[in-house]
Formats: sequence, structure tokens, C-alpha cells
Amino acid sequence: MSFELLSPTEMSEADRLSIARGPHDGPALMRNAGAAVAREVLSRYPQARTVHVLAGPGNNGGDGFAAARLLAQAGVDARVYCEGRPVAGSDAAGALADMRLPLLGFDAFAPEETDVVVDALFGAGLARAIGGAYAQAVEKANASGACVVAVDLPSGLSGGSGLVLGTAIRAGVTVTFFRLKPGHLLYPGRALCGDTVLADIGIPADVLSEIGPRTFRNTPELWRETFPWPHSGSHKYARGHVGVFSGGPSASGAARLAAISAARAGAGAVTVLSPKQAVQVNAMHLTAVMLKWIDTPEEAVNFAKDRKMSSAVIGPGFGVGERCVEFLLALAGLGAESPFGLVLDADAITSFADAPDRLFEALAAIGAQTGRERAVLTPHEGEFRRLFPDLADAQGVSKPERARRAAERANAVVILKGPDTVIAAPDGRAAINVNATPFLATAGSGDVLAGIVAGLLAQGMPTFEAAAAGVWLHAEAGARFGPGLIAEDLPALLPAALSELYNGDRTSF
Ligand SMILES: NC(=O)C1=CN([C@@H]2O[C@H](COP(=O)(O)OP(=O)(O)OC[C@H]3O[C@@H](n4cnc5c(N)ncnc54)[C@H](OP(=O)(O)O)[C@@H]3O)[C@@H](O)[C@H]2O)[C@@H](O)CC1
Ligand SMILES: Nc1ncnc2c1ncn2[C@@H]1O[C@H](COP(=O)(O)OP(=O)(O)O)[C@@H](O)[C@H]1O
Ligand SMILES: [K+]
Repeated sequence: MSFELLSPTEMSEADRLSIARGPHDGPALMRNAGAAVAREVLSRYPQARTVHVLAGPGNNGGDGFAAARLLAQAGVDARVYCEGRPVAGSDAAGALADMRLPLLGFDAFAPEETDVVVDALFGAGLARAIGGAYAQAVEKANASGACVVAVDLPSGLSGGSGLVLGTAIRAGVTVTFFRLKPGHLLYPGRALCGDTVLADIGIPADVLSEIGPRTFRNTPELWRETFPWPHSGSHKYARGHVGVFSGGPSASGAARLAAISAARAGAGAVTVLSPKQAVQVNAMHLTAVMLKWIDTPEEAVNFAKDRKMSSAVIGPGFGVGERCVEFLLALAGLGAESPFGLVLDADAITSFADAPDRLFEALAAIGAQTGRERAVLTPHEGEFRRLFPDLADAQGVSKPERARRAAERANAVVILKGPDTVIAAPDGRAAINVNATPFLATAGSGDVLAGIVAGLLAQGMPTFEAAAAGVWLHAEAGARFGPGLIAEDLPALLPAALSELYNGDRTSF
């Protein structure tokens, strides 16, 4: 499956460019869309005798008319309900004229549990909250227990943001066209779509070069070419050296989780940088990972320079406060001689809650030194709110857009975590992750993610790609375990996920 995602505006641009280039005009695209929906209904629900088609006033309704015509031709009892009529001369009006089935009002809509409902009320053109008779029809469909096949999007779901406007239909299957939309992958939308089927309706892929999509599904195709596999001439120093800052004696586990994960992700060397009081406890638990006693920011910077550290993780278990701020500001000065990647998680984010601009300025300095942002922030929604309170509360703004604005402001790649983790870069690229499992919601899981990303950064992978690959690998590892997963399990699950990537076992993800 392709990885570009199109906003409703970009999708209508794709329609427009495709129609301008031919060979399919608007009515032909609509017939193809209707045929894809009818095909899905007939193949999934061969026993269904009655199919209720809810048609809206725009082209989404037009797809519904086109599907109803084919369903009736196939011998199905197709009943079509419509309140407003399509605008005269529109493609939808043409599809209605071709359909030749009676139009019923929404009052007559009373689906049984064993029926199928085709939801063609609103798709890309949903402009405001659904209300009135449309909302009642949506509620009736949801309450009926009938299987719903949504055309393009479950009605009420915003294709751009994945947010619900007013109310929304709950679909068992969603048939969408040409490319997926962000709303199919972002919650709550993802949960409303059921299975999402992507249908080819004849729009040529080369329209994308003119549209230039900036939002993607996070699949290996997005970053595979930049993945840092070792080659025959590699030696451990060429594979990067990661430093992971440890907290005190009662908070050192997070750093060790991040450290072993960085090593599993392929870093040639990993050192836990530990305060004196925690050196002993760290020493008892580390084998391949090295250990260095570091008490001051100056010692950290000197060690990083002497031992050619190429990335660092700071935050997990480190402790919130001025000490963390001082370490971070010192590390931000690295990178003048060679690229230095910095992953900021947990306490390193929270430590700047009172003065986010201080952090953003420091990260801008890294960018200025290395020519590109080399820092990654990994907030969950709570941590995001501490640094970007205005963006956290922005009404109706999608998760990718919030992450993008944050990335631009922070001069860093932002991994905004959750069931639909978004990775965003200051240049406007954003990827939505789709392979996670809820079993990843376990203490320490975020520390593992921070370590994986640092491991990839240390090997020279570009920042956005390293962040996206790290999120994918973390989720893939979690998905391989399932129930009972704890964070300690994750590093040992990485080799299988990496092998699959390395061997190219799966050609499409
Ligand atoms: N172009 C093509 O060739 C192809 C397009 N395709 C299909 O077209 C779909 C997009 O069609 P679309 O742009 O007409 O939008 P659509 O989703 O039907 O809604 C717009 C209508 O709804 C109305 N409306 C909006 N919100 C409302 C609300 N809350 N409550 C009440 N009314 C509301 C709005 O009215 P207005 O806002 O103007 O008052 C307008 O009348 C796309 O999803 C795909 O299925 C495919 O066939 C492939 C080829
Ligand atoms: N419901 C969920 N489904 C999938 N992944 C989830 C879910 N909840 C959390 N995660 C993932 O689990 C990880 C938790 O990280 P974080 O909240 O930082 O935990 P911790 O600080 O305990 O390590 C993140 O990668 C996040 O995306
Ligand atoms: K719909």
C-alpha cells in the first residue's frame, strides 16, 4: 500500500488534475468509485438481501447512487434515502439520473440488524458538525447493528484530522479512493473506519508529484533507504557511540532500558553516564553497555568529545529540575565538529515546562551548528502540553498539525506518542504510525523508544527518518509479544523486527 496520505483539499486537487489529464472524466471516476463500493458490499455480504444507501447532497452521495445502481443490477434490494438533492449539472446529479431507483426520505430509513447500510452521506466535503435529520440517520444506523460500508469516510469523520464533527457513523468497512486520508489512521477516526479498503478508481499516481504530499503512513518505505546497516568495512566506532544519562540510585533502570535498546538498534558502543551514587547499581546490571561516572555538565561534554559520542539520551529517570536544564544546555553546544543527535524524553521535557523558549533556543543552536535539526523530542500528550500548552488545547487541529507546529517551534523532530504516534519535522513532514499495540502502554516502554532512536541517530541516520524508523521498530517489537509485555521484553524483540527489515521479508508493510 502506498504511504502518501492526502488531506481533503489535496484529494480534490488529485481529482481535478486527474480529470484534466484524462482519460477518466468526473462521472467516470464516480462510476468507478461506486463500482468499488458495490464490489465490496457484494463480496463481503453475499447473504444481505436489503442494502440501505444513505445519500448526501454532494459527490459522496453521488458515489452512493452509482453503487446503488450496480447493487440493484446484481439483484440486491437496494433502497436509497436522500434529503437534499444534488446540485443540477453536478456529477452526483448525473449519477442520480442514471440510477433509476426511487428516492426515499430519511423517515423511511429503518435498517434491520441483518441488513447492510452504505453510508454515502458525507466524505471529503464535510464542512461542519452533522445535525438535524442527518444526525438522526447516523444514530439510527449506529443503533441498528447493521453492517455499515462507508464511502470514502464514515460520515461525520473529518478526513483531515480524524476528529468527529458532531456525530459519526461507525463502519465495519470503509472504501476510500486513490490514497488513504489522515483521518483513516488518526484516533478517534481509525476506530470508526473498521477495515479500510483502498480502491483504484483510475487516478494516475503521477498527480502526486504536483501535489507534493507532506503527510505519510509510517511504513519502512518511508525511510528504508536511509537505514544504517553495517557493511563489511564497519567497525564499532563507525557505528556510533550513544551516551545515556542515568538518574540517581533509585531511578537508574530507565537509562539502562534506553541504553540496551540503543545497542540493539545497532549503535557500535553505548555508555551509561551515571552520577556517582548510582554507579554501583548500574555496574551490577550492565554487561555490553559501558559505564562512566559523570557528575557535572562539563564532565559530560568532555567525555562526549573525547569518546566521540554521536548521540545522547537525556530525561528518562534523570530527575526534573535545574540540573537537567544545565546538562541539556551544555550538550546542545556539541555538534560543531561532527553531527550530534540528542533525544530528549520525560524529565528533560518536563524540566523546561516553565521556560520552553530556553529549550527551543538551545535546539536552534544545534540546528545552526549542524545545518539540520539533530534533536528529537519524545513527549506523550501530557508532556506535550507542558511545552506547547497552546497547541495541546488547539480546537479542531489535527495531531499531525499540532506536532508539525511544535517541531517548527522547537527546531526539533517531535515524536508525539500515543496509539497513533505522529512523527513531525520542522520542514513540515509528518508520519502517522499504525503498527502499535496497546500492550506498549507499560512503564518504561517510552525509555526503550528513546534508546532506539538514539541508536539510529548515532549511526548517522537523518533525524526525521531515525525517529520514524525508531517508532516503527518499537511498535513492531511490541506487536510480536502481545499480552504480558513489559518494557524489559522489548529490547530482546528488536532483533526479529530488524531481521525482517534486513532480509526484506515483507515487501509491503
Ligand atoms: N470529485 C470527484 O470527481 C470525485 C469525488 N468522489 C467523492 O466525492 C466526495 C467529495 O464530494 P464533495 O466535495 O461534493 O463533498 P461531500 O462529502 O459529498 O459533502 C459535500 C456536501 O455536503 C454538504 N455538507 C457538508 N457538511 C455538511 C453538514 N455537516 N451538514 C449538512 N450538509 C453538509 C455540503 O453542503 P454545503 O457545505 O455547501 O452547504 C455539500 O453539499 C468524496 O468523499 C468521494 O466520495 C469520488 O466519487 C471520486 C471522484
Ligand atoms: N494505547 C496504545 N496503543 C499503542 N501504543 C501505545 C498506547 N499507549 C501508549 N503507547 C505507546 O507506548 C509508549 C509509552 O511511552 P511513555 O508514555 O513515555 O511511557 P514511559 O514513560 O512509561 O516509558 C509510547 O511509545 C506510546 O506511543
Ligand atoms: K461517507
